[in-house]
Amino acid sequence: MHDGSGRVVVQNLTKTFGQVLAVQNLSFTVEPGTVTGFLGPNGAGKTTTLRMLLGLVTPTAGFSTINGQPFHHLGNPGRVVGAVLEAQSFHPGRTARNHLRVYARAVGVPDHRVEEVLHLVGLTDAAGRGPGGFSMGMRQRLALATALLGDPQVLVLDEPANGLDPEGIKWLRTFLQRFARSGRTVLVSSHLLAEIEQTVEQVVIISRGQTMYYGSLDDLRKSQRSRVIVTPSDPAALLKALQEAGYAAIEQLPDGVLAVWDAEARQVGDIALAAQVAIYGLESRHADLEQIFFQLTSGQFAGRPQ
Ligand SMILES: Nc1ncnc2c1ncn2[C@@H]1O[C@H](COP(=O)(O)OP(=O)(O)OP(=O)(O)O)[C@@H](O)[C@H]1O
Repeated sequence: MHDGSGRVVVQNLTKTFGQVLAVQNLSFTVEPGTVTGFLGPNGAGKTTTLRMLLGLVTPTAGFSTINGQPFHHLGNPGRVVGAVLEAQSFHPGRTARNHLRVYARAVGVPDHRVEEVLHLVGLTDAAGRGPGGFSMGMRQRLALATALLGDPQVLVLDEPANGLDPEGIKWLRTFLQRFARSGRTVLVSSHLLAEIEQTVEQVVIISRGQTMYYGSLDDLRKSQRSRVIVTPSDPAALLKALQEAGYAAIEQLPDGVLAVWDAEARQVGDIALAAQVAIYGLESRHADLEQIFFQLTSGQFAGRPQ
């Protein structure tokens, strides 16, 4: 029996391929009702982790469960978890509809489910054609339709935004958010935070097979300190006024510029006005998420993500 929760648990998962330590003691939980991003640069170990979760690769150590059970104990896994991994291939001689019918039989769902999933992914009009002539986005939709056949509680997608145009990404975002809002679990991997930033609420960030951050995207944003860069007419006077107002972390930069940590531009402007110091420049700086992602994974990167 599985617990039906839709929860995905990864516990101390480790995988080595010969000398390569692909995944190292990775632990995280994916809760139902949210879209969770699984982020890391190329080669960080995302695909290996997902393949272990789906029973396609045997872990060297640790374990993972879906609905409280290892994948191989799920009975009819297609009814519990739908997955779209990279490089999907389709039989060249089959139409999209026939491809889905073959898989529907394997999962044990009736043919009318094929029409439902075609409708869900917006492929009804193209269902009589072979996927050979499909665009990348249409192939992604067909792969997603295949994963949805068993009406699974958990959806696992490896780099689903690859090859999608902006409209396709927007469609996928809405689809995944709606799917999660119905109480299901969505785990979606990407090597680009910007690509899934607007889709996910929770993130697991890995680098070199290890967890670097695991929690909500909002908390990650809030964990970053903000600062105000100000160019005053009289740096010494403004520095004194800011210190008297309780701002302790102030850096004196070249050319009389001050960097005031943990402050808002408006507060600094008001203090300058009260101290009768003119302001020639005032700018708030928050670390953007892409920078945070880069810092967390910079041990692995040779350069910035594109
Ligand atoms: N079958 C394999 N044999 C040997 N090494 C492997 C194998 N599969 C993965 N690796 C290695 O394990 C590491 C992690 O690879 P993995 O594909 O899991 O990373 P990833 O985060 O999914 O990367 P990408 O974003 O490029 O898909 C890499 O160093 C990779 O070369």
